[in-house]
Amino acid sequence: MKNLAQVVTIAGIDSSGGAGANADLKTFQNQMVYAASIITGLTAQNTYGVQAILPTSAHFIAEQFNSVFDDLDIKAAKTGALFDLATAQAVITGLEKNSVKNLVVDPVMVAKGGAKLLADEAINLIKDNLFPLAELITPNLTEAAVLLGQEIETDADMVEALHLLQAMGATNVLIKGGHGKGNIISDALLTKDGQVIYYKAPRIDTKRTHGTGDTLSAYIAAGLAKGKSLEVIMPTAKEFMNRAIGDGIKIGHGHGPLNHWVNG
Ligand SMILES: Nc1ncnc2c1ncn2[C@@H]1O[C@H](COP(=O)(O)OP(=O)(O)OP(=O)(O)O)[C@@H](O)[C@H]1O
Ligand SMILES: Cc1ncc(CO)c(N)n1
Repeated sequence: MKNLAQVVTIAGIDSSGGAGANADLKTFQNQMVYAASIITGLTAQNTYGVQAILPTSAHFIAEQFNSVFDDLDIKAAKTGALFDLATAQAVITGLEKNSVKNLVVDPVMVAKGGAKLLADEAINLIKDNLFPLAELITPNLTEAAVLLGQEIETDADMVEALHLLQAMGATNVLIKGGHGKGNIISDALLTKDGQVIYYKAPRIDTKRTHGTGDTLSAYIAAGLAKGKSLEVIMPTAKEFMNRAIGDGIKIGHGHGPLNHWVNG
């Protein structure tokens, strides 16, 4: 019998299939890990933006945690959109109760079209109580700036931001550079031993970037579930992202989704 690493995404559903838990599940499948899902909310969404949001109740989040962790042998997890204070608190409680290891926290705040996927009042909660549970947090440049209350423009700003975010309690920090300017995108990782590693790649000229952040953090969670280190996972994660963004599929009329069929 095949023994697959088991992973859970704790994220919202995107009705058009490109982002959130949908992107995570496709990435997990690509990476040959078994995928469970704890759904934090539903979105009526397409490649133009988010039209409506229905967060999951705190009670139903707890039920999903019990169902998954009473049975499965979860080796890694990732969190995506947490929507409101009650949902975020219920997720934190579930993670603590089950001592979830290898947790990747993607502090999703705003969707590409501008819709809010995290209430302002939940930001302090995730900083104080979710980040300390994380093996890795993966804010994009905009999210890092909001979390810190300061702009990130220069390389020095980036390094300072990495250290300030790590001081909030996450073991490792990755700031994603997709929202930056210029033809080269630079992601920066601060490891637990204080090393800063840059991952630079040419910006692919496309508007089909719906679900890039979700896909990257799911790929990393899959690698952690297989027992790999971040230093080993990251270069292959970036190659996967380049293929999944570069080898486009024609879906929708706005910011289209990635190609999760490319080689892992
Ligand atoms: N046009 C692009 N070309 C190449 N790589 C890209 C492009 N856009 C994003 N990436 C890469 O995709 C990953 C996700 O980065 P990004 O900054 O877009 O995250 P995000 O804003 O969280 O995504 P999302 O929009 O899904 O929330 C990073 O590794 C980034 O470098
Ligand atoms: C449900 C959901 N989660 C995350 C994102 C960010 O990509 C999104 N657009 N929708």
